[in-house]
Amino acid sequence: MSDLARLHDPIVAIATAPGRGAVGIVRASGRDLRPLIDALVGTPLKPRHAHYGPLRAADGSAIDHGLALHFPAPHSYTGEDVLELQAHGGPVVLQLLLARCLEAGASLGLRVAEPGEFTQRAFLNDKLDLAQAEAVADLIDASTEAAARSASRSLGGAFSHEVDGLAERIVRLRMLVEATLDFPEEEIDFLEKADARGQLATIATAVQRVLGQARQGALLREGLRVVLAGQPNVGKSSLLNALAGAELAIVTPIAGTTRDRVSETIQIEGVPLHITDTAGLRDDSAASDEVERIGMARSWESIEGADAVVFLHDLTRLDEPDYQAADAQISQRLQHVDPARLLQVYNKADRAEAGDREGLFISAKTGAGLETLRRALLERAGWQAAPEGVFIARTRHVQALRQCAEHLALATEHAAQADAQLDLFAEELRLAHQALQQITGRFSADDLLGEIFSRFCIGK
Ligand SMILES: Nc1nc2c(c(=O)[nH]1)N(C=O)[C@@H](CNc1ccc(C(=O)N[C@@H](CCC(=O)O)C(=O)O)cc1)CN2
Ligand SMILES: Nc1nc2c(ncn2[C@@H]2O[C@H](COP(=O)(O)OP(=O)(O)OP(=O)(O)O)[C@@H](O)[C@H]2O)c(=O)[nH]1
Ligand SMILES: [Mg+2]
Repeated sequence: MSDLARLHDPIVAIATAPGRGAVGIVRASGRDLRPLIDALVGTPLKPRHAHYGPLRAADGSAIDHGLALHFPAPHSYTGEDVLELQAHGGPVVLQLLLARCLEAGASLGLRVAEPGEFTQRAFLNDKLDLAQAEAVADLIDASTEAAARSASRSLGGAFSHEVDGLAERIVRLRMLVEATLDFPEEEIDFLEKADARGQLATIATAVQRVLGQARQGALLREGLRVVLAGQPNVGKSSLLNALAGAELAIVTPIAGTTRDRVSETIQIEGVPLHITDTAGLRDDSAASDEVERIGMARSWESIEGADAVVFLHDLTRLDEPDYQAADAQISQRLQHVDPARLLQVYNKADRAEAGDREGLFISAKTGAGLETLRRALLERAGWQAAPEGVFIARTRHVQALRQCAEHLALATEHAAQADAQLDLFAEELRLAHQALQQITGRFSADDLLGEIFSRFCIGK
């Protein structure tokens, strides 16, 4: 999509999920799609009204009977002319329609759309801002109801509205500051007169509030990677199964049952938790074979990439010296894991007493303590909000808000100095403003845009 000319080609794609569906849509967008309508439908279409009839092949025969919809520019999803052919959803029918469109649109330069290209056009034609365009993809990819609802909220502009509100307040302050810069003799009391410091503090507080919301939104979108780790036979696979409510991993009394990672995504309060059960850890020299060694290496790899690590212990074996030594060894290797990411969990509490130990006590067998574990995992992830009112966000947005907050903090520092330099103050405000604009795409590098849209599914 780097080629600018390609931005103006008409495009077409199958807009529904591949495979069999009752109904499927082929959608085209371009400056003027009348030749396409003539060729496939044969009669002019009343704008935004469904028209039922044959969708024709080149020889005039019907490929299918379906609905045709014309959204004349600019009142369409992309802001260009849009034609939708709603046909029966079989993959062959839809491929035939797509091929027919390409044939009929050849003189227009019609080509197959790249992933995200329809939504990219909606962005370029100011139908959506960047955060809303991202929410389109997040809505389609949402894995929980809470994620879908919050993506819908972002698509509706809830997040953009917050960001625009912050930007507007910064702009007003910037205008004041920059006007004063032209009159050096007034600089000194500007900060007092306009209560610039007070305004700045209010804005900084508001940025923190939106940052908190965006963090929750990013958590909803990205979920939390949780790894179950520990010695063989402590009940890791049993715990995965208990959390997932399904027999996903093999459980046996034999130590070393799990040889490779098994992952499953579950949800707690709508937050996706990507849980990985791993091969039991023991001394490399104790490994029975190459398979076990590779399995353990993968366990460690998962631990490195995890947001939270459940270090699982067997409550019935805590007094055994061999067991203690092996646990101590694992603890040693887990030392570089941020303690905030580590949960000490004792399993098989149905068969032994907790004593005065600290940690979480559970039974994968009876389900005791699992609710507390679920809540502990959410807490570890920093989940606070009830999903109502949360809008979806991405790590990218969280980072931009952090940048904004940092520049506001620097501006505050400048303003606090006795001989405050207004130009430095102004510069930090400009950078804070720019960070916010990255979220809505009013100030974004082309490569960032390309990166965002290329991750869409085809036809979006
Ligand atoms: N059949 C179909 N269903 C769909 C879509 C689609 O493209 N086709 N959408 C695709 O994602 C979503 C709906 N999004 C849409 C967004 C704007 C417009 C549109 O025509 N906008 C005009 C008019 C607005 C109005 O009348 O208020 C405009 O913005 O000017 C259409 C669909 C979900 N459902
Ligand atoms: N009593 C009791 N037994 C349990 C509990 N959890 C697991 N077990 C038993 O402990 C044994 C080992 O369980 P697994 O889930 O296979 O243990 P693992 O940690 O996955 O073991 P590896 O895959 O070998 O590393 C099985 O016999 C389970 O039935 C529990 O909470 N209580
Ligand atoms: Mg196992």
